[in-house]
Amino acid sequence: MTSVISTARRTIRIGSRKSQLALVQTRWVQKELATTFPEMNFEVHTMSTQGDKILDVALAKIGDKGLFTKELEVGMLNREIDFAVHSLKDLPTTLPEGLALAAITERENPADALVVHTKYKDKQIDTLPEGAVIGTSSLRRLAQLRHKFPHLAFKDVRGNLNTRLAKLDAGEYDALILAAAGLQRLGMGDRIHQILPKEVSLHAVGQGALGIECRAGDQEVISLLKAIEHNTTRDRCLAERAFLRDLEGGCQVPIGVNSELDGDRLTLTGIVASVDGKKIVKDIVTGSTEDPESIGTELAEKLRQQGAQEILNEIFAQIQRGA
Ligand SMILES: NCc1[nH]cc(CCC(=O)O)c1CC(=O)O
Repeated sequence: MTSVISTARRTIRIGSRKSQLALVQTRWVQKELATTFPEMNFEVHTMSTQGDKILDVALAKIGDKGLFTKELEVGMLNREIDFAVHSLKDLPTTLPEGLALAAITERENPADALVVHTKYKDKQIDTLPEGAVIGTSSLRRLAQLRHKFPHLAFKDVRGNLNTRLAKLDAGEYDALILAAAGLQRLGMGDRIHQILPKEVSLHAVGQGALGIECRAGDQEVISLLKAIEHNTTRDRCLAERAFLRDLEGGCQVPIGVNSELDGDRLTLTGIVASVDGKKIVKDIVTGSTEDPESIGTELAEKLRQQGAQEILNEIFAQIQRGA
């Protein structure tokens, strides 16, 4: 038997969105893999997604699952790229046939952050004055903040992080609510004025973590990606995603979570809120990390018994009416 020893390094193609945050995240994954597997080549290929093209429409009104992922998924199925790096919270909980969530990497702080205009530098979320204009494009943040602080005013904000911060600094808003993780990854952690406590805002499912998706049968790529997975982040995020999947919510519905690990015990808190912040159901389930998804499913069931489905159905009906 002769064996062929190839000296050519296999090249793995990584797909990424073009946004600054997406590229920072993808380069981080590329570097982790290149360090772990120095004999291999990892190349980044960028693609625009639908979500990158329609920047002027309120995201909540589009409500389309897969807005930031679809083009990358087509690229994987066509073999133009081998895997894609996503902000996990933008990755739908059900993936297309033939694709799999191969790995979840270590999470940044998953919480929401308050960023304020300099004139409110001595204020916190609970001391901002009546009528202060808060910029957010997320129904989840809107619903929870309206519930706690009905005296504040809320206004949609879109565009990339720099655009949003420029609008804040120009006085169009008094404060913004943004993911702490996005600010940190882009080196703008100093703009975080307050990390919102979980009593004020439960974060989005998967917030702060990266999800890496690849072809379901590609064992070689899957084993590379497993090497950079972060197990406790994965356990928490699988519980969170099972909760969201069970309630059939995308990233554009007012569903929030918090997950905490104590040894092999995982505690998941979940909330479903109406957009006006008037109806809220919230509960907690603790279980073993041996089956994190069952914790999410159990929590979804508990919230459904308390009326979560009725709240969500009303929101889906509003979105369909174009409200
Ligand atoms: N949907 C937009 C989006 N997708 C990922 C992040 C930030 C990073 C993260 O949550 O992992 C953001 C911005 C935001 O919510 O402020």
